[in-house]
Amino acid sequence: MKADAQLEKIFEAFKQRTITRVFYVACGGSSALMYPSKYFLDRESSQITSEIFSSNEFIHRNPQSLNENSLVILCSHKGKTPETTEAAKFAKSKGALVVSLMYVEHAPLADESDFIVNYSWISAGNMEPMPEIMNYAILYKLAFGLLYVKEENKKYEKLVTSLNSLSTVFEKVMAQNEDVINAYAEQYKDEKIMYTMASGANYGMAYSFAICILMEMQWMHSHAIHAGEFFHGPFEILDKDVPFILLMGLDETRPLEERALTFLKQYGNKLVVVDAQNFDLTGIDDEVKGYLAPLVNNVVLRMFALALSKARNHPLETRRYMFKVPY
Ligand SMILES: O=P(O)(O)OC[C@H]1O[C@](O)(CO)[C@@H](O)[C@@H]1O
Repeated sequence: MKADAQLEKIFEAFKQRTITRVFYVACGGSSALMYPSKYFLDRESSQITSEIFSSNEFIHRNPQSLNENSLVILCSHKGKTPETTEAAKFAKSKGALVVSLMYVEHAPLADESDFIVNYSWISAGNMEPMPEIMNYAILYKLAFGLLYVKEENKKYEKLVTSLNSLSTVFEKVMAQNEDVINAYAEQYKDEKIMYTMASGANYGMAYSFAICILMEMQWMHSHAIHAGEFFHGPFEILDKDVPFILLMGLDETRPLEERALTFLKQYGNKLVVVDAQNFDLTGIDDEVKGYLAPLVNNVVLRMFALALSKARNHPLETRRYMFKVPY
C-alpha cells in the first residue's frame, strides 16, 4: 500500500534524527484529527512533548523550541490551504523535519515538505472504505511509529492490527445505530443550537463536529465544550431545552465525561450520548481501545451529520463563504 511505503521512509528518517518535540499544525477539521495523536504522545512518551497549533498562529507565535530537533506534522486535504503551506515553509526554515499528509499526489504543501503521506479520503456522510489509511489512521501510525523507533514502544503492531479491523467494527456500529440516529435527526432538526462535549482522546471529534459539521456544514450555532471545563462556566447555560451531544470514550479521562453525563441528565433533557462502551469493538486490541474509541464514536457522529442534513434539507456541501469569497 502506498501510504505504508511512504511511512517506512519516514520511520527511517526518524531513526536518523534527534526528535524532542512534535508540532501538529493544521486548520479546522484536519487540526481536530490531530488531538487523539497528541493524547497518545502525552500518555506514552517519556521524552517527546507535543503541541497543536492552528497553522497561521504557528507562524505568528513562532515557538522558540521549534528547531532541528522538532518534527512538524501538517495535514491538509488537497494540500492547498495557504496557511498550512506557509507553516510548512516556516518549519523547514527552522530546520525541523516536515511531514505532511494530504489525499492528493501533488500540491503546494508537498513542495514545502520533506516527506508526504497520501491518505484515503471520502466526504462527510459517506462510508469510509479503507479506514486503516484514512487521515486519522495515518496520524496515529506516525505517532505510534515515532515512539516505536525512539522509545521502543511496542503498541505500533497492536495499532496496525486494530486499524485493519476498523472497517468491520464501523459496519457493525452503523447497523446498530441507524434507526436511533435517524430518530435523533428528526428530533433535533429544528434546533438553532447544539453543543458538543468530550474529554481526552475524544475532544477533537467534539471540536470537529461543532465547527465543521454543525457550524460550517449546517449553519447551526455550536461550541465544543471540554467535559472538565463544563463545570467552570458552560454548565450555567444548561436547561431542559438546550441540546447537548456528549461523547464518551474509553480512555483514562472517561470519569470526566461520566461526571458531565450525571449533571446533564439531572438538569438537561435534550441529550445525545455517543458511548464507545456500547459498541462491539471485536478486533481492536485492549491496549489501544482508548485511542481508537474516538474514531468509532466519529462514525456515529458522521451518520448523525448526514441524517441531520437530510432532515434539515441542508446538504453538507452547502457553503456561502468557504472557497467562495476572499478571506
Ligand atoms: O486544509 P484542509 O484540510 O484542506 O482544510 C480545508 C477546510 O476543510 C475543513 O477541514 C472542513 O471543511 C475546514 O475546517 C477547512 O477550512
